[in-house]
Amino acid sequence: MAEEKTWALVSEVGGEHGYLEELADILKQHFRIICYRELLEDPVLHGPKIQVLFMWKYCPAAEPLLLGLLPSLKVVVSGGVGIDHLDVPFINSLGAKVANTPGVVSDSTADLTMGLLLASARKILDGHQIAIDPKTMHIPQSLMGVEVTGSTLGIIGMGEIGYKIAQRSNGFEMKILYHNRTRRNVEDEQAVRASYCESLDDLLRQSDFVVIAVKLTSDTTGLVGHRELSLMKPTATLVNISRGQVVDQDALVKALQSGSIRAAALDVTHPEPLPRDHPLLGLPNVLITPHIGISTYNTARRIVEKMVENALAAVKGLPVPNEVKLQLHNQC
Ligand SMILES: O=C(O)[C@H](O)CO
Repeated sequence: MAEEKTWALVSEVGGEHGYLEELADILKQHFRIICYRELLEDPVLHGPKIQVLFMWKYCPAAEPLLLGLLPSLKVVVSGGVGIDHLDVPFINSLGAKVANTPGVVSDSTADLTMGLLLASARKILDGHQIAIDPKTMHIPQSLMGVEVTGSTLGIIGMGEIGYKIAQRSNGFEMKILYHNRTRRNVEDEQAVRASYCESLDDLLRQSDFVVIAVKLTSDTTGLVGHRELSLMKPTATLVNISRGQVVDQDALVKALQSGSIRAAALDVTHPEPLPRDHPLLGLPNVLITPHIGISTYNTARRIVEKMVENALAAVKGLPVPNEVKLQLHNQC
């Protein structure tokens, strides 16, 4: 008789808000997948069979859910790099490991960062609106943008994603400054022509574009607030691809309204999505995307493959390649 596959609970598979069916098939090759709805049909019978919980960031691993997966739960594997939605010490205290999928998300997130930066600098979305409006006869003054080529880019958080942003910015001949808890080695810096700014304030004062690429931790929550925004040039643009909580949004609204900075391009907000009446949604100098940094087919596939790799290792009692132990680094 064929051995029964390991049971895994998936935060969402398929459906309107779920993961793509073809990716679910990768999981199903290795696991007996059940989703929340099925679990809830008989939590007492199903819960204790589950060894793996596959998560995506929108689905917090609530305490009662996790407790219902005992005693079998071996690992919680989160797709993506951010693990701010997970209580790692609590999960560890249940005897389960936590893993994420860093590395595979960096290219698509860095690509989107450049997209946001360029779209905001060159008012691409405003241009699109005008181009498709039959009443428009000419290019208005309001479509004048700021030059990206040769400008100064300040990257806050020079982890893998920050570094890939720097690589891409070389193509735009940008002067690159970065601020990080630990300085990169000289070879890394030279390879992307990036200069270390020990002082975040100096980076903010000098940059035409400030990109936030830090992880959300207690140290980075509210990292960019009123004081930091007031140090930026009035012609500068803030780009955030990390987490909404890194920026004080009320201070950001004020800075954008008063013109103390030129614009903001945000792939992340707090909360997500913003309430429909949130002032950020009504500002002409804000571009918002709904947290799509990792949303490409290639990246999604690679994430799921990494999730499987981590889960199989945990189930077999082998070292888990991307086990999250403690958040030692801030950058993403
Ligand atoms: O953390 C990540 O990888 C992305 O932001 C998706 O959550």
